[in-house]
Amino acid sequence: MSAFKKIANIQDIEDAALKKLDRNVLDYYGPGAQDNITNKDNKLAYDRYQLCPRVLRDVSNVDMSVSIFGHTFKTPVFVAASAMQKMANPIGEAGAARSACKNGAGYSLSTVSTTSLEDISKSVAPLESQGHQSVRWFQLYVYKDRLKSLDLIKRAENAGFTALLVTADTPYLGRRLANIRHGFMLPDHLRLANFDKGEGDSAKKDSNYISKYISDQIDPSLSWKDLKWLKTQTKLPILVKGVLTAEDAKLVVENGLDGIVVSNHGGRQLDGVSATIDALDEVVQAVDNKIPVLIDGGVMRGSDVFKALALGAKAVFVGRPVLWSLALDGEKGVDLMFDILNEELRLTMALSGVSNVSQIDKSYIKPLATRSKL
Ligand SMILES: Cc1cc2nc3c(=O)[nH]c(=O)nc-3n(C[C@H](O)[C@H](O)[C@H](O)COP(=O)(O)O)c2cc1C
Ligand SMILES: CC(C)CC(=O)C(=O)O
Repeated sequence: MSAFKKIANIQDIEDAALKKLDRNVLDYYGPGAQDNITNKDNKLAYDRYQLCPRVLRDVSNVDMSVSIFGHTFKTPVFVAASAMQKMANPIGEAGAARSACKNGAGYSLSTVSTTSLEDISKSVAPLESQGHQSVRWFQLYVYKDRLKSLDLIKRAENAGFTALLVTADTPYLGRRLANIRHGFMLPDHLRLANFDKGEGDSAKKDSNYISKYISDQIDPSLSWKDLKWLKTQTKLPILVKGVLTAEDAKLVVENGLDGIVVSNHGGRQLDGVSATIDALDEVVQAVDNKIPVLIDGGVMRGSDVFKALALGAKAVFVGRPVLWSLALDGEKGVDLMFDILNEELRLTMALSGVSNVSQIDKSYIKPLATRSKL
């Protein structure tokens, strides 16, 4: 038997990446907070929904495109904002941004990226001049020093970013045990590229660099009034990232904000909260189509994307799969990730009897049936 193994799914990409990355990076990228319960459940929860396909419908053409804020994307699979991607591969965030652009997918960049937001725009410019469209959103951490956040917003606007994702679930960093046990350091040759040299240097003296950085810099007093104020400071739509309940979903709408990402931060913040797919329905019901609801957490397969769309998400972000893909093969690795997820979604749609995303609704899924007794 041949030992040759072709990468066939996102789990294969993850397995390959885990063999390549060192412990400092794996400890940071991989686990959730505390006992990793929510991070694991984000994935497992998708298996608690079954598909309910319809047959004998014309599925000779399947259109996966979705529209959000007036942009049409070719796929509902988007790149999540995750920090410090040059630890996965020297191309870092630019590899994922370029791949998203080629695939007509949404892209989001973290505040704490290792590539500056201006360099991200430069990296996709050659693709844009070939006719590809890049839709870039900026994930904003709100700093105690508000001028620092306002400066980031202005720069994001100038660099062609078209929405802000304000992360609401990180007033403090979750307890990430592997990083506490072994310490974590941003390697010396890398830096937080959206800031002047030296950003985070004082935190670097602490063995738990990120936790110290967040407690030094990020404002734990952030509340709805600050988001209302932020809304007056920019023309860009603001999505609130990290909503898990109907109550907060309603507050997003009442405070005039523009969208929601149902997220538990990949299980990295409060361990023990529900899987995001289990929180999606109540959030979608609460906003009653007034603003778009997106989701992230645990998406590994095209069928997971399909289930999220069936429960009302407009699009789905993938976080760790992008990091593993970058580690595997840089930009080409992320291309492979998109090929796999898009093909799996296309096939799930076709085999479920739907030919475009607007047809996907709750009738195509049901909670896992309990096995009937024989
Ligand atoms: C290594 C890593 C770094 C992250 N950094 C950020 C960040 O800077 N800002 C943010 O809002 N979310 C961040 N996230 C959370 C992601 O945006 C996203 O919510 C999460 O990864 C989705 O779960 P998944 O990894 O299971 O797809 C990070 C996630 C990971 C894994
Ligand atoms: C710098 C960190 C707060 C980035 C982040 O959001 C994370 O590690 O989950």
